Amino acid sequence: MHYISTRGQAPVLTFGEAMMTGLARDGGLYLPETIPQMGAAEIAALAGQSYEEIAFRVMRPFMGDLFTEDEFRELIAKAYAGFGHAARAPLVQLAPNHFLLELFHGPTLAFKDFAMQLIGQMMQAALAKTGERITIVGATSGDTGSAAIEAFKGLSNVDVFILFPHGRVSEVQRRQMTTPSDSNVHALALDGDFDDCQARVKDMFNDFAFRDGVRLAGVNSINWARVLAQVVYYFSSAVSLGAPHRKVSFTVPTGNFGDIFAGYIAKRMGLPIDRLVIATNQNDILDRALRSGDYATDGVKPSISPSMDIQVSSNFERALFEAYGRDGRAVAQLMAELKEGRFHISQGALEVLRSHYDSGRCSEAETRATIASELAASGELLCPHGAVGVKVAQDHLGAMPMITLATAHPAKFPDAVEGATGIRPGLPPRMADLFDRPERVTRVPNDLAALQALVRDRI
Ligand SMILES: Cc1ncc(COP(=O)(O)O)c(C=O)c1O
Ligand SMILES: N[C@@H](CCOP(=O)(O)O)C(=O)O
Repeated sequence: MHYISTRGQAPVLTFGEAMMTGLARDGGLYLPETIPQMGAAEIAALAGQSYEEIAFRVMRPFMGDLFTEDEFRELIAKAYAGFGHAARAPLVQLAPNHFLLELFHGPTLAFKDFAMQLIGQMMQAALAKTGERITIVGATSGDTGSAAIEAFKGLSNVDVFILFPHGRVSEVQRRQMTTPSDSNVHALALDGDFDDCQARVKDMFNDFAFRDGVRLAGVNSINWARVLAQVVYYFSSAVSLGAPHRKVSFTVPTGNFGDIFAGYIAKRMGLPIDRLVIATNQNDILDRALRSGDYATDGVKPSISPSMDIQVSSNFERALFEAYGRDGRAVAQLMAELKEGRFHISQGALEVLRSHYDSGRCSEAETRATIASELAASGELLCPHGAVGVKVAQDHLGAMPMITLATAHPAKFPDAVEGATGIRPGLPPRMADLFDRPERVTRVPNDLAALQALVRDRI
């Protein structure tokens, strides 16, 4: 299995190399050269299997010979052992044709744990084979950072630096990143928004002297392994509703486009998915782009679903690569135009995108109203991101079962949930002292040279 860059100019890599490389050296994102297929019989055989077994069968064909089958099974088992629900990703019914996929039972209470716990295991195993030491630098709007810190804290051969936008994550998210006492964890509050954080991380990757000097690695969804691990729960949930004999649709609260792109990969592998619905908050650039063909940034607006406060949606590049017939030169041109704030999607590419994806937007008022109405209707207490998904899904319900992804636990956003319902969701007992633990954080400017100096100094 070979991996190629969306911009067509970077070395072709193996799975293991792509996982440890992060951003491609031409600035693009890695994707498998061909997408492995699962036939109807193989998909049907997933029914009744454990989440871990489904993960093994879905991911294995992408991985080449990085691990033996036994090694990979063991890594999967370790990755999901700490989840607080036996099903790992349970499905609950909201309405006759509407289901919620709860992805918040992992250690940091967000869907990021599904991929981060596993790549934490895989990267450690790969490093143990080579004896290397790496520096992870990640950008977060709140959830990737805490999941990465949880997965890599305390390791002697990894430093983990997380850039988050100062004042723009929830207090629970911030404390999850700033309270671990391990010396290899570095929480950095950047003066800027998430797009600035992500841009500085990509700048570090594009500075080869820095990148090679610190042995930079990425755990954002830049990293293909992150996306791959998220493909699994599309299979587990669809199969539990009757796939491959019954088609399903998914609605995905979307920001950086990694999660919904994992759904696209599941579909390309053969899972019978009808529609993939992009749900955005008031940062609705993806909804506008799909409707008009113009991808035009207009500044990040802080919202009550802060993890989706994103304008430069990293994995949309992977979707464009697919929509442009895997033409790396065309994608590189669009990404060059994006540096000026906008690009136009060709009619042909737009039609390909629309053949897979629908989209919708949820305002702040609608988010609050949905948290309240869903609690009254089904008893489910949604986080604001899940509420964005549920509202947009309700606008797209049809004859086909719809699965909405609940991407975070409501206790990560207690103010927003309490404001909508009067109920303040509590953290699980293992996190009960989160507000008593001392915080450790460095305020940093939105300045590449200063950030690079800090990283060099700390490792
Ligand atoms: C809770 C939550 N919901 C939704 C999203 C959006 O997911 P993606 O960036 O993969 O589109 C994020 C951030 O990634 C998130 O943390
Ligand atoms: N919403 C994310 C933003 C980063 O996304 P990623 O999937 O590329 O890591 C967050 O919570 O940090």
